[in-house]
Amino acid sequence: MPIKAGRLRSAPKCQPIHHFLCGLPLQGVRMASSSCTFTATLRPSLTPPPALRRSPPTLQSVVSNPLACSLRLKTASRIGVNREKPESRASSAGHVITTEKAKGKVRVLDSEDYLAVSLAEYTAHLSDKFANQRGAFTVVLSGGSLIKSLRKLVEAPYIDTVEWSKWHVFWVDERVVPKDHEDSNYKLAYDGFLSKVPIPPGNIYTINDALSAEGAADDYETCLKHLVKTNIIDVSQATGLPKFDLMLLGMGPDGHVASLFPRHPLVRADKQWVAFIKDSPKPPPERITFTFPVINSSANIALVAAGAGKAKVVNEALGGDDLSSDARRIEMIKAGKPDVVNVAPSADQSLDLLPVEMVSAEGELTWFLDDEAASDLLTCSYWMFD
Ligand SMILES: O=C(O)[C@H](O)[C@@H](O)[C@H](O)[C@H](O)COP(=O)(O)O
Repeated sequence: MPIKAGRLRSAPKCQPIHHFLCGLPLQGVRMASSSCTFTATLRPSLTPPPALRRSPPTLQSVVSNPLACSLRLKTASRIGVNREKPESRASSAGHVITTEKAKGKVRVLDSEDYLAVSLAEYTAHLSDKFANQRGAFTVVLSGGSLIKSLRKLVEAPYIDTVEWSKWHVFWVDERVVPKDHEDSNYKLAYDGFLSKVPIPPGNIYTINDALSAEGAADDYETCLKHLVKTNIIDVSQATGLPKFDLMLLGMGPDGHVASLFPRHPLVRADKQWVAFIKDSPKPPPERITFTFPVINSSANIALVAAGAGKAKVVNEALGGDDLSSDARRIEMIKAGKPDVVNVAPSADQSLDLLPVEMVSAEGELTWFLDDEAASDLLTCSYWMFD
């Protein structure tokens, strides 16, 4: 059963704190005990890095009709991939492949550099849309290589044109370590992204690293409930759960997303918004993570995978190798419930599916793959023209 937004036990109170991160003084506000921590980012004088190109590329399909996924007809249709350097041309850097709804749209880019450009363009577009519509843009980050893939957002034109003041930043999962620890997803994001953009410090919602894993998960959930109540975070009409404007998900080579690992019981969690894990197969073992019902209530999800290490799992999730899981998916969609994809799969289903296969946005799911991550997909030719 979908879980509903609960009532806030007590409204969080904010207290100013000062602490140090990476040897740099940070000024921020820490919320009192049962609340999450709002941490300030430093504002180093921002010297916009030189633009990669004068006019950013627009991703375009190189074929007039979109490509459609065929589960049974495996026609050979390797798509020509343009290998020119990103700097030398402005468009046609990849392909848009449209699959059935649960799998979303797939953008295959010619290189990881193009992937970063396309992801920046997509994120900036959504930022404009939600900043205008709602006056806020709620963005959820992962750890891992995703942060590197956000690097074009800190360059022109986006550094100057994005309404950073409207951004509210969350983590889909976080390791339960101090914020200045090498394993901290906050530190990774701060060093690679947040320290370079002028997002208001109070809009960056980190975990309370003074708490246990249980406490930190509970605390983060309380924080989310407060922000839903105050309309910073939108609510899904279908599930009553927080509806983030954009969730940026990385994916492990084993098919995990957030800290939801294959065959781990947490993939079935549907009672809480934020859960804790103490036996993560990927170190460190103690983490907190959004659960699938929350992830799948998002307005937009970008699933980002780059590099040859992701090729096998990408093919497994999108290529149709595992026809049994595709068949289940289609059955779920045919059940005629538009929000069925937001319901946590049954125990049987969730143990068979890879976590990445369980991702499905209430709004739109878009995959961003570089040529290496998509290499098995393209060579295995599961795609055919409409
Ligand atoms: O805390 C974490 O471990 C991350 O949030 C995790 O879910 C990450 O997104 C994937 O492991 C992909 O990481 P890579 O892109 O580095 O493989």
